[in-house]
Amino acid sequence: MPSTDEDLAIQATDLRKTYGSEVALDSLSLAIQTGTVYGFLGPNGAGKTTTMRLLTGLTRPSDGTTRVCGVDVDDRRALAPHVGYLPETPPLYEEFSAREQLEYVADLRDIPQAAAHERIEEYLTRFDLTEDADKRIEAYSKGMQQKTAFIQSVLHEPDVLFLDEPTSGLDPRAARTIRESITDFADAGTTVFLSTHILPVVEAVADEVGVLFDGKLVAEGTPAEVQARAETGESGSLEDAFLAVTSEHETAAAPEGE
Ligand SMILES: Nc1ncnc2c1ncn2[C@@H]1O[C@H](COP(=O)(O)OP(=O)(O)OP(=O)(O)O)[C@@H](O)[C@H]1O
Repeated sequence: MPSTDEDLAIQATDLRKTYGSEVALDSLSLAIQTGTVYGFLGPNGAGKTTTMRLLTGLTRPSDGTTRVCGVDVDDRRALAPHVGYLPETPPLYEEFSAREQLEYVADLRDIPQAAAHERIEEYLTRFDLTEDADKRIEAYSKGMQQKTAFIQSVLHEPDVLFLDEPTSGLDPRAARTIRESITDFADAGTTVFLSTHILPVVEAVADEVGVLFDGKLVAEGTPAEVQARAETGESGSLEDAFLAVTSEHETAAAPEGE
């Protein structure tokens, strides 16, 4: 059956964001089906965080529109229950323990107490945090903070989950738990928009990939399609494709004589 707009979890049309004369994002359009894990790749400064902030309504675009689960992202109140966001620098109260932080967020999200308690304990166990759950977050390692932040972004069971470098600072075991969680969420119908530099993470979990370069989407498709598009002529990993696609554009963007 052909897909319709109603099947789209994320629909962005001609998004543009400028900061003064700097164009951070130019004519970005996305149509991401419900249940997709979308890997969003791009070198430093390409505009990935800007895109995530636009798609979650945290930053207003200079131009263009975004709907998430059919809701205009300008309507923050209507959007909130649908969306979970793990930003690059997650908001945590350092004087709280992980358990207090998660109870606080559950309360803000109006999750009934019994359900919140059950989910919090389940996630603390899954992420190996139970033993440290009553210590203050300021005493946590970066990885422990990242795990706490990940849990707080999914506690209300969002329909669409935005993850900015979710495995950054994590040891291999914790990174694997995050990867497995992403796959579990997608299997349950959650749409995951995953921005990362770590290509093996994308290769492991993404159904679709978008490559952003200098504020523009320069390649999009399944990981295999993006690899083929790069025409590296090698058996090519996604990393080869990423490097080929972005360097193609780097060459095109460079002034003559360089
Ligand atoms: N608040 C801001 N004010 C001015 N310029 C900004 C602002 N936020 C982002 N930019 C600029 O927009 C461009 C895109 O930045 P963005 O943080 O979205 O990139 P990114 O792909 O997330 O990078 P990284 O992988 O390094 O985190 C950069 O040139 C950046 O300097």
